[in-house]
Amino acid sequence: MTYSHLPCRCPAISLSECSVSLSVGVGMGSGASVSEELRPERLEVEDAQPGASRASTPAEWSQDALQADVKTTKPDNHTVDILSVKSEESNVNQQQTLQLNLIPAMNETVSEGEEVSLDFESFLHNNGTLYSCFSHHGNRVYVDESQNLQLFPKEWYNQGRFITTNNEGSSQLQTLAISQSAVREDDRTGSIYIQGKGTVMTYMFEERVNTCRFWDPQSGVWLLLPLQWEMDVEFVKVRVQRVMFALPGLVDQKEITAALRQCNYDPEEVISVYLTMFGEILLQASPSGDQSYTDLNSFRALLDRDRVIEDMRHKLQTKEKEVENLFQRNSYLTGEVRYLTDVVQHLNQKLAELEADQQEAREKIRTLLNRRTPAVPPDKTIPKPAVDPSQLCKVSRLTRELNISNKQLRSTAHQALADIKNQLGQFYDTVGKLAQVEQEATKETEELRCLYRKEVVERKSLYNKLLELQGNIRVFCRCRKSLASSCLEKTDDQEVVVIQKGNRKKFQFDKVYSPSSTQEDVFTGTLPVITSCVDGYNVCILAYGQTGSGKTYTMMGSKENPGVNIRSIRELLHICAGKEKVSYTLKISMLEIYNDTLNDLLTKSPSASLDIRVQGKAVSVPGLTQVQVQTETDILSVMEMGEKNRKIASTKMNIQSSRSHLMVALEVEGSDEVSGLTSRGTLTLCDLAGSERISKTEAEGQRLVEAAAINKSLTALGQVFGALKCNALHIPFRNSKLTHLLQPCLSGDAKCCVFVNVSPDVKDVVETLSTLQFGTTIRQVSLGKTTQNIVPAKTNKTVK
Ligand SMILES: Nc1ncnc2c1ncn2[C@@H]1O[C@H](COP(=O)(O)OP(=O)(O)OP(=O)(O)O)[C@@H](O)[C@H]1O
Repeated sequence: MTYSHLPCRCPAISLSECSVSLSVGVGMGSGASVSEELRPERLEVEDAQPGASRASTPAEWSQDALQADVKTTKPDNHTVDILSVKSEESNVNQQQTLQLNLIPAMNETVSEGEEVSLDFESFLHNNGTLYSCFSHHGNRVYVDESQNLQLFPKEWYNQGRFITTNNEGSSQLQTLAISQSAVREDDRTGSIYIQGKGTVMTYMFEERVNTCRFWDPQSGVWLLLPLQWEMDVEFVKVRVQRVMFALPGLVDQKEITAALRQCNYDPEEVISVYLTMFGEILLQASPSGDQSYTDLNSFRALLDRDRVIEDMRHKLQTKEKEVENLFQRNSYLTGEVRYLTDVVQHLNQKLAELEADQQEAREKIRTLLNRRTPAVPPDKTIPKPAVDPSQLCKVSRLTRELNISNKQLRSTAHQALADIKNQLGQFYDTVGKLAQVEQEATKETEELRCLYRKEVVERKSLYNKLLELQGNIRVFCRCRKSLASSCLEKTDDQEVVVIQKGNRKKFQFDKVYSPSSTQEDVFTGTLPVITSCVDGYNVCILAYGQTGSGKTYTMMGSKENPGVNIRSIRELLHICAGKEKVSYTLKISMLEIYNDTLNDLLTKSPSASLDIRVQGKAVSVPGLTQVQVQTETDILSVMEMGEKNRKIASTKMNIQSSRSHLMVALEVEGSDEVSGLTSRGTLTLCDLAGSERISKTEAEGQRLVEAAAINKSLTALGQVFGALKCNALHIPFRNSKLTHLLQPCLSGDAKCCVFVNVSPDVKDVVETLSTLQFGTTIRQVSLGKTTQNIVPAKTNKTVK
């Protein structure tokens, strides 16, 4: 016999409503089978049709379930104790400790092949503690802080509440997911023509909605506030602003207020309705038109920025070439000056030699003239000339020639000197100009560099804004491969349909990966988010789903075909290596959360237990081993070591790895040489424990405590997403170690990708529905504005 009910052990679904299913009573001695009347009313939800009388709202269902449980606390003669409770009333032992001897009793009464689920519920005590509980045979028990089972105290019913994460949003979605054919033709049906969609069917759904009323003291009643006034109510105003911010093309506040009324004051729903209805028309609208979208503008601005950056890069290159040419000319002219200085020196030397020659020649002439004999009166005897006249003539001619050549040399030297002086003047002018040009070019280059840096920063911020607009939480659905017949049908890239007993339920995600999608395809989807880790953002990737649905395959993969973990760290290493002006340090840590305790997977000597420390917004685990990685080989060996330690630990403790959460964190710290800023981003990769309900046949001691711990942490995760979805003031991160550690990744300071892994096997359809419902709830969550963790190099203050 298989117990199949829709709302199952998924944090997004009411857990308390599942409580009665544990009370699978098998007659003591009589062998009676499951008492059908104990099945909760909620079974109707599966096939609920609009207009059909539904038993109750989700909140009421949980109440129903609670009452049903309270009723079952009466002794029941037809059921066997799954737990033998030693309570005050038993008179056997005054202790309230529960002995876990489930298996023998169950094995006796459950025939082979039967699969009955053991379901947990979560109780949130007013003191803020979240307890995992379950009940059987009228006894509700809970798992206390030291992992022991205790009888659920009666007074607690007034001191807390059972968590039902199956909130209105998801019930609304369930209603909306009901196929068109399931809607009955009655006076509630109608039709309307919508531009771009044609004539569509309408149906008047009966739902609970919020209404804005004012207290009228005269009439003494709450009256509905007219639309015109309602717009001024702060609660509504904030939501109208939010819609206008997301859809700047919408300017009519009255229209938005009316739409908010229709959507139960949920701005996200208004945005998605407008986008669904008018998306294409708005996308085709002219830029001057009223309707424009921030993301479109962001895209356009991004393209413009790209163009500006390209122009600047081009200008920078031209200027750098000019500077290089000037440097070349400078060195050429310096060579010229050196050469001319040499020529001047040479000429000066020659001039000095010539002057010396001239002086010598003059001396010779003077000597010759002095030697001449004084004039004597004519005598009959002709005196013999003292100097040979021909020689004299020769000397005289030589002197003349020397004089001429001297003059010529002088004028040549003067000319050369004047030329050199002139050239030197020109050269000094040129050098002065060159220095000026160089100064200007350096200044311009620096300005261009500054502009370039600014543009790059702006481009990044625009890119991040774009990612923000697309949502800081992305939910991807991945269907595992299977040879068995499939209950899943991928209708398009963002939609998957679950077929259960002829009913078709649609679920939408940011991307749906079919069984044929490769590891590379899946990684590509997460890439834009992962890369922002390098810019100082906290990024988180989670894999959620039942055991065997492909979480580990998606996150870790195999050696030959690695998953998101290895691929993303490899990509980050690659990006960091490509940045010349920023030096990065990458450190990996790996831990396992088992039974709400943390185990370090990279240490050789495991310490007693690790604790979580909170400092401001930072959450850390003191004593957790961090290993620096520089190459892909480093990553592989660290991962291998972590996996090995996990196996050793699980063998020692006799657990399966799928019963614990695995968390790999990569801290990327970059210090920018140019700006002097330090950025610090963390990539958290989390392979969650299997989300399925524990099978009754496994319900023995350790397995039960394990299942309770997994239930508690996944419920806490569901609660966190639920609170984020409602923009609650308090987000209960501290309800489990898992959510406490994930706080920085889910608290508006981060970007998050969630993989919901599902099995297409028909036998897993209930778990598949639960997982997809969980994913749908997460998809409705939007984190706040992401913030870069950047600090100036010397101080440690975060710049936000
Ligand atoms: N997309 C896929 N393509 C091929 N094989 C897959 C795919 N997804 C999962 N598998 C295979 O299915 C099996 C179960 O997958 P996996 O161990 O990843 O599941 P899991 O959800 O991590 O389970 P657990 O919770 O036990 O860790 C593995 O043998 C894995 O190789």
